[in-house]
Amino acid sequence: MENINLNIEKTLDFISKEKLASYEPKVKACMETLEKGTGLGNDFLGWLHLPSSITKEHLDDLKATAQTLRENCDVVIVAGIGGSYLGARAVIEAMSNSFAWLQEKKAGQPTIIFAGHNISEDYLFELTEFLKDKKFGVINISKSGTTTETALAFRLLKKQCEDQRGKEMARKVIVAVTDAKKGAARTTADKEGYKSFIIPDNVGGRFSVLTPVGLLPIAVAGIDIDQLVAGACEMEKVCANENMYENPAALYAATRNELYQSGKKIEILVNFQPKLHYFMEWWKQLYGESEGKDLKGIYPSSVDFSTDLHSMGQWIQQGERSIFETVVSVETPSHELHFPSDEENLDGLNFLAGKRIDEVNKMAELGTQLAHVDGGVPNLRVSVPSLNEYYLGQLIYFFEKACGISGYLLEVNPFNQPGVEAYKKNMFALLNKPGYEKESEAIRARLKK
Ligand SMILES: O=P(O)(O)OC[C@H]1O[C@](O)(CO)[C@@H](O)[C@@H]1O
Repeated sequence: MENINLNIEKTLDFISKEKLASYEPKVKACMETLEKGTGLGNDFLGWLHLPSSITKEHLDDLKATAQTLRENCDVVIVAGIGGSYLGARAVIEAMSNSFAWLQEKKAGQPTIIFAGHNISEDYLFELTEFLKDKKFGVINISKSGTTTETALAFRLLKKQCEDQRGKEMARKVIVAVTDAKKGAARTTADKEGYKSFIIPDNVGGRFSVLTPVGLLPIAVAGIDIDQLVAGACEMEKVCANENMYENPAALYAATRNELYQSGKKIEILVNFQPKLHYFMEWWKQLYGESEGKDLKGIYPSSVDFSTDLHSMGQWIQQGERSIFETVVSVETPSHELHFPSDEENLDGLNFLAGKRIDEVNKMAELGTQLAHVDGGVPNLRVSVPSLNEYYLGQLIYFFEKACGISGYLLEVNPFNQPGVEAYKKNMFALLNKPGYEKESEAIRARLKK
């Protein structure tokens, strides 16, 4: 079977082949550092050989729990934020019918809704109202078990589930995915007797999609997690190759770092398939939290084309030349739709008659690539044979491995995120959280000035 493929040809007008080649020993060293666990953040390398270490028993346990939720719920709320929701959402949206939410419900196929990723009163009000007559369950996902956004949503949902469905049924349809020992989510799960899954200590949130964090919600959505893991396993092998030019993760890491050194400070991840929107959101957290530190790091951004060609296209074509693009291109769509011929041809579109819609999309893609490269935007292309679980698994592992290598090339710790604590500290101080008395005083004095 074919694999996903990286093409960097359209960056070579911007960076030299020689410069790129000089990365080969560095990339090799970074890969060795990852393998030996001798680099920064080496407590968090559990993702590196995760795909190949997933057992059939573990997958069966996840599938059995998913089945319980599917049988007993019309709606399942996945509560989590950041790495505790983006991976699941990325895969579920990529694999679901775009209009599933408008279609009549099939028994045993619950609607998946995400919560715990914002603090919007309107969002939570509207959600709790919607759930009032629904048989719903909750997957509460938090590695720390204390993240405010998620904990707040979970308290509301737990109470509503118990009130509506009774304590006994709630115990059946609430599942926790959290740390083995620490945190409030673990305490609650143990006390209430919820089925729970463990997030390994050595897997950080943004690298956790192939743990129960992602696999359980994905299985509840009826998506094949065996294939997802199989795809990731295949990439684990491919991305172990020491030859940089035969290892897409190594080549991607080297190319983007050289582009960064040459002044391209922003990477735009591009799709031409709206179903990949949340995949890009997952990628942004992966790279943003991993590399944006020590006053360094490529700023990861994303666009959905051709939609955003009509909004951001102008900036990309002619704005500041500090950007490069990485296009995730799906070669073959899952469905076929031909453009009809029209006798009157009032819209002048008969030149497209008989063509597949995807042919038009592909020409938009090619036309955009040429225009943007002409406009000074280097272009990388990751082609994906088709949008299925297997290739999504490949994409996930490819981007994770490249991120580890890339972070080490940049000489940062790609596995911590100390910066995200700053807003939390202020928020807790402003909300008078016990333990933050000093900070509360200081922040109030600052606001009075
Ligand atoms: O799973 P948790 O501990 O709730 O954390 C959710 C997210 O919050 C962060 O810790 C940032 O605060 C992310 O790194 C993480 O993915």
